[in-house]
Amino acid sequence: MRASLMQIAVNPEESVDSRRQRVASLVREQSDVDLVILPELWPVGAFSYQAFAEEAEPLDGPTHEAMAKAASDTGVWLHAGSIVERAADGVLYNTSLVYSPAGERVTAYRKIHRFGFDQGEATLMGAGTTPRTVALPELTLGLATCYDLRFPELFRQLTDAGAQGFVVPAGWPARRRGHWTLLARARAVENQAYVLACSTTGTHAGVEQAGHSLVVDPWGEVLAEAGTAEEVLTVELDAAKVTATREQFPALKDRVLGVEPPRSAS
Ligand SMILES: NC(=O)CCC(=O)C(=O)O
Repeated sequence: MRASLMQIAVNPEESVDSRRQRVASLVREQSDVDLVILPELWPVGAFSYQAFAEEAEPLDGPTHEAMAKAASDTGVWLHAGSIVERAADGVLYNTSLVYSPAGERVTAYRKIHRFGFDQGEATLMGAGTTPRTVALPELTLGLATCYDLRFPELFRQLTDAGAQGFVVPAGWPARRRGHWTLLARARAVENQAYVLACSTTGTHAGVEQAGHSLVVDPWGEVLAEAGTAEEVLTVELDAAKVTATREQFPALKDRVLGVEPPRSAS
C-alpha cells in the first residue's frame, strides 16, 4: 500500500479555519495513495496552549466535518492527525481521528502521555486510557501521539495487539529533533514494525517545530525523511516485510515475561 505523510506548517499568520480548508484541499490531491497521515494538533498548534479552550471542538466538530469529506472525496484512509477534543463533560483531550475511504470515522485515540510536566497539555487536558489499533486491509496500525513516542511499553502493547506499523502524529520541537529520529527508529527496531512519524513544521507559540517527518521500516532503516519545509512524503508499505523481518530475526519470540523484580544490593 502507498501512504503519504503530510508535514503541515503551523504558523500564526494563518487562521485555524483557513488552515483547515487548506489542509482539506491538500488531502484531496492525494488520490493516488491508500493512506494519508496528518500531524498532531495541526489546526491549532501543539504548543498554542492559550488557544486550546477556544479552539476545542466536539468529535463531530468542524475538523471532523472537513476531514470526513476530504477522505470520502479522495477515497483514501485518512489519519487526520489530532484535534483538541472537548468531551461531553467539558474535559479536553488530544484526540486523533481516523477515517475510512467512505468518510466514516473508524476510531478516535485520546493521547495517553500528556506533554508538559506540570504545565501546558499536562494540566489543560485529560489523559486517554485506551490504546487503539486500526486494521486496514493491507496493514494493522497502532496509534500513538507525539510524546507517546518516549514510552516503549505502549508500542509493545500495540504490537501484542497485532500492530505491524505505528502512526505517530506529532508537533515535535526543533530543539529535540535528535530524540525524534532516534526514538522513531528505536520503536521500529524493537517492535519490528513500520513507524510513520508525521510532525508539523513552522513556528507557533514561539516554538520552532522540527519537521523531519520520517518513515522507518521494520529493520530500522529510514525509507524517507522530510526537511523543514511543508512537504509530502510518499512511501510504499508491505505487510510481508514485517512478517519476513519477524521471521528472519525472531527477537520478539525471545521475550521473557514475568521475571522477578530487581533485587537491591544495599
Ligand atoms: N506535543 C508533544 O507531545 C511534544 C513532545 C516533546 O516535545 C518531547 O517529547 O520532547
